[in-house]
Formats: sequence, C-alpha cells, structure tokens
Amino acid sequence: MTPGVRPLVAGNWKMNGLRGSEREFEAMLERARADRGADLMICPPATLLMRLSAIAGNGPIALGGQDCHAEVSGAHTGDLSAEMLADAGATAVILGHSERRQDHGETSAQVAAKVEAAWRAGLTAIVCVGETEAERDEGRAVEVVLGQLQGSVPEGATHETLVVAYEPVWAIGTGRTPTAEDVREMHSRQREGLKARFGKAGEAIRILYGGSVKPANAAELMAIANVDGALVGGASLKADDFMGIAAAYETLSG
Ligand SMILES: O=C(CO)COP(=O)(O)O
Repeated sequence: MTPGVRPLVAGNWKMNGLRGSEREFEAMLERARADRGADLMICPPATLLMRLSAIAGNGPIALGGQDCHAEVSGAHTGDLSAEMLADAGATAVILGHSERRQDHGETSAQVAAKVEAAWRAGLTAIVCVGETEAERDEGRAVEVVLGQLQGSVPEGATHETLVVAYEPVWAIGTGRTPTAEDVREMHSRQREGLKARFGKAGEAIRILYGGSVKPANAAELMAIANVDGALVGGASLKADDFMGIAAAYETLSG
C-alpha cells in the first residue's frame, strides 16, 4: 500500500455474466454496506452495465467499462464510446488490458487515444500494463512495462483520472503469481516512472496488482509497498471471493 492512498479493489468480469449475475452483484452490495476502507468497483460486460447501474444506485460499488473507442460517436460497428459508458452509469473504464492488446492488436498509442477519450467523457482510465512470460525470461519485464506505461498514458494524468494496473500476462487466469519481491520491484519502478512524469500527482496515482488475486493471497499482495489495490478477474465473479479480497484491506487498515 501507499501511505495516504485509498485502495481500490476492482473486478473485471471480462466476457462473463448474464442477467442472473445481478444476484451476485446484489450479494456484493449487501456486504459492501459497511465502509471497508477501500473503493470497490465492478466492470461488467457492457450488456449488464445499465442493469447493474440501476441496482447500484449511489451505493458503495462503482461501475466501469472494459474498453472504449477513441471517438465520441460515428460509423464504428460494434464499438462503444466513453460517453456511452458514462451514460450507462460507468465512472471508469479499463483500457489496454493484455487480452485486448493480444486479441485485438491494440498498441500503446491506441490505448493512449482511448485514455484521452475516457477523460473527455469524465471517466477514470484504468490502464493495464504487463510483460509476457517470454519477456520476463529475457530479463525485459521492467523495460516492457515502463515502455507500455509511457506510451499508454498521455500527459496530464492525476490520481483522480488515472489508475494503473500491473498485470503480468503469465499470471492472468493461471493461478501463478510473481514473488512478493518481483511485485515490489515492478510497482516501485512504475511509481518512479509516474513521479518522474507527473511529479507530486504521480505519488498518489493508484497502482493495482492483477493476476490470480484470490482471498488467500490478497493480504500478502496488498502489504507490498506501492500496491494500492487489485484488479481481479475470475475471483470477482463470486460475491464471496470478491468480498473476501476486499476484506483483506480491512485486516490491513484495522
Ligand atoms: O486479467 C485480470 C483482471 O483484469 C486478472 O484475471 P484473473 O484474476 O482471473 O487472473
């Protein structure tokens, strides 16, 4: 954690969730009534955004999108603009997730354009970075991640408009996590990069860890310096698991 920085536990539902998932979200809301000392967010598929937004109201769980187009509107079949996400109840959007970089060939320059779009619509951009296993084996993890961070984040970021999520690609959905020392090093290098670019604002920009976060490893990960929360995939689909991860903050702050 970073002293004075309020952690964020965000769930990325990816391409999971039908209308029945509302019940899981309701169960999360029930348990989130008491302030746990962390911000909570769920990023459902776009088809569920308006429904979950109606349920969430002004409650303790914010909503986010998983991607957006850089334009406001126009002839872009299948795409959604940041304005549409905001209109549907999102306050944030995940951008540059490794699954989008891999499946859709998104470059850091394209991600940066989407971040500008998110800011234009008043959304917080949750920018994902992370090395592949091959890049780590070649000793290039720091270089790759700092390069993605530099290329994907435009000038002018603040702790209110930007969240960074470090997600080593090889840890996503695999049950494997980096050692605490590796996480400490990667987050501290990103913190240095953010401070070098954004000065004082860079000190308070949250850097989340993502990749096989579960209730069982959440407290250990969050105790590491400059780990300001988690971006959770699989374990965010079930209220028990997601709230179990959120509870790790209670333990730390209590
Ligand atoms: O990609 C992730 C969140 O964006 C992490 O996914 P898992 O938590 O399923 O490993």
